Amino acid sequence: MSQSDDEVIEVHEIVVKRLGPVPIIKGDFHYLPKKAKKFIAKWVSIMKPRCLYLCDGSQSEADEIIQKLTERGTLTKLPKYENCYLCRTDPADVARVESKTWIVSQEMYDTVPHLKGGVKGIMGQWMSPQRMQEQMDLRFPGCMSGRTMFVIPFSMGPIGSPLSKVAIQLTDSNYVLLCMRIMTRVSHEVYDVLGDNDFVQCIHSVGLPRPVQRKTINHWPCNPEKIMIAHFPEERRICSFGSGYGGNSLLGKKCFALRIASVIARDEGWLAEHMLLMSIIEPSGRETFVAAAFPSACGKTNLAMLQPTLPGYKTLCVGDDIAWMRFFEDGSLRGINPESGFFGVAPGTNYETNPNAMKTFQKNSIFTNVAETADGGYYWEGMENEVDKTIAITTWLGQPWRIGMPGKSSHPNSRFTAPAGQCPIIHPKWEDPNGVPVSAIIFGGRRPTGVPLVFETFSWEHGIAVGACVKSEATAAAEHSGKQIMHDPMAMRPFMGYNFGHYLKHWLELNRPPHKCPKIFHVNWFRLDDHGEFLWPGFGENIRVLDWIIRRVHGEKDLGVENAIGIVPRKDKFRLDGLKHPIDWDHLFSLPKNYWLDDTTDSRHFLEDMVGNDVPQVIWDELAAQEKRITALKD
Ligand SMILES: Nc1nc2c(ncn2[C@@H]2O[C@H](COP(=O)(O)OP(=O)(O)OP(=O)(O)O)[C@@H](O)[C@H]2O)c(=O)[nH]1
Ligand SMILES: O=C([O-])CC(=O)C(=O)O
Ligand SMILES: [Mn+2]
Repeated sequence: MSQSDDEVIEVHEIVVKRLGPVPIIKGDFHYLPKKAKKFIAKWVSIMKPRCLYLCDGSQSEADEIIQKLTERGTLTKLPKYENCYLCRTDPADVARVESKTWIVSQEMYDTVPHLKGGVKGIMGQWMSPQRMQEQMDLRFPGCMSGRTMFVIPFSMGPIGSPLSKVAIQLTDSNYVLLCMRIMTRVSHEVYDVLGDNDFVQCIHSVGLPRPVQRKTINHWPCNPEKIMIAHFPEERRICSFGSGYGGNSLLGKKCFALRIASVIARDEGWLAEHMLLMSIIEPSGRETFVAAAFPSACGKTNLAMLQPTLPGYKTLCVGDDIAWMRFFEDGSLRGINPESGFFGVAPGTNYETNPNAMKTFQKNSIFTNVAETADGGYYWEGMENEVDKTIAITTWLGQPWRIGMPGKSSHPNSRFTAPAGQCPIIHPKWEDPNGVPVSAIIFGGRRPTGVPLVFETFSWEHGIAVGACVKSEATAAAEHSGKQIMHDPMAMRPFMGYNFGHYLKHWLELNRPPHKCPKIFHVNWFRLDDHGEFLWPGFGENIRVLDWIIRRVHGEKDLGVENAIGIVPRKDKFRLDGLKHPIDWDHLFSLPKNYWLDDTTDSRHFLEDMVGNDVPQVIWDELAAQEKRITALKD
């Protein structure tokens, strides 16, 4: 570090003045880099915690916090497994709150596109720095009163990798500290990487200073009425208030790795995306990596941990939610998983659908808002065949319950938090500082009607247009409800850090020498038959779709046929052998003309209304060409 002695003394004085009488109950402040000290001191003076706890990522730290939280009742030990805990939140704090999530920038159109007059935008919410300051002033001063402030140094991506970024999170939530330790790399070494450089500043408070003004439920302090998740991309800062729920409080995840990182990525020429990363190894031994973007609760974790049903195939997981990708000098696109854990949807996960996830969270994991069995295990919808059917269960709301009774045992957005390294199929290179080479990009969503199982787009530009038109049935990952089909372009709608039109332009501009742009595909596991049953068995059988995709990537001839929306598989070139039940291929791949005419019109209106003049012309051209192809379809 290149601090002169004078500077050190000066910083120390500021810090001492600002910290005032706040005791440091763990860690040595003196060894922190200057900018870290200033940052901490500033927020101590605003939030006024009772004491400071400098985290180092050690095991003893985790043991201490877990002991405290189990004594207090925030965590319940699940003795059926090793070092696993159940957490029930306040039932008012269970999902991301998109309506209270803001991006703050000087210039509005840096953040949101030019909307058509009178429409309410859904591609991010903007607030001016002045107004946000007023909102912050109503919340943050004194908000940690009577609480401990944890200082968490963390790295997104392997510590020291050129693709990684470091940050510091301040929080008054023990639960957040425990989950951050799983989801990110928390370590004192982050300070060495940091040196005198800037870092992403993450400030989080549950927003309930002591003495509390609101009754705490389940020993879960929060302040739902005042939730506010503010992002300042220009300052590389995040201020989150009022919620302890993962997507709102584990700031390394959506807030940093997507919203702030997408802005950094634009500035530095790379991509921060809501994508899983995985590899497929064919019986020949050939390995191919793919990235896939599906909206929240649409199957990323399941695909990333796929257990192939086709003999001789193997898949390995690099990441299940976020990918940071960059073109290297040789033209290849390489990606890392910036996270170090999985924050996965629990309901629907079982040894049939996702055995690898089940094996991952048998130890050192936290389960949030799931149910508990009388023998000290977890339980959720989808586990009916994996526990004794008569066992007594306590629901996520603390009510006695048994399988077969009305109501649900677990919240639909209940989650497991588990270390990625424990996944039995984690890729040996998942922490490779240079990432893995990405040969295909796959978009998808939950589309009950009209959309075929898989198609390949005609070009990078067409693929981006298809990505911009991604839609999906609403899920429980945010506050939306019902079965409405929502636009979720590039699966990034809730996670955009800047103007979506500029984002599309950024993607389009990546198609330049020496970049070798991967092929882009679209998949849909969720098409329904006339009785409302899935037409495609999904899960492990999705290997058949991946198999077709990678053979296309490697240029195998005559695998597909062109139609109006892309290239679909030839039935005789698609592995259908050995499927347990016959499938209705014609329905699975049909392109109902009226459906697609409506769909294209709907997509066009969406882009006109929500992105307006910011939509690059190339995207309009792609849509127009697609409309023409669909119009030419036979009725
Ligand atoms: N029918 C069907 N359902 C699936 C398939 N894959 C996943 N699901 C279900 O979709 C839900 C969400 O799956 P996840 O894999 O957790 O989704 P995700 O995209 O990782 O979700 P986030 O963590 O919110 O980003 C679960 O209930 C799964 O059981 C599939 O191939 N077919
Ligand atoms: O961020 C969250 O709360 C969970 C998640 O992965 C998503 O919603 O995509
Ligand atoms: Mn996600």
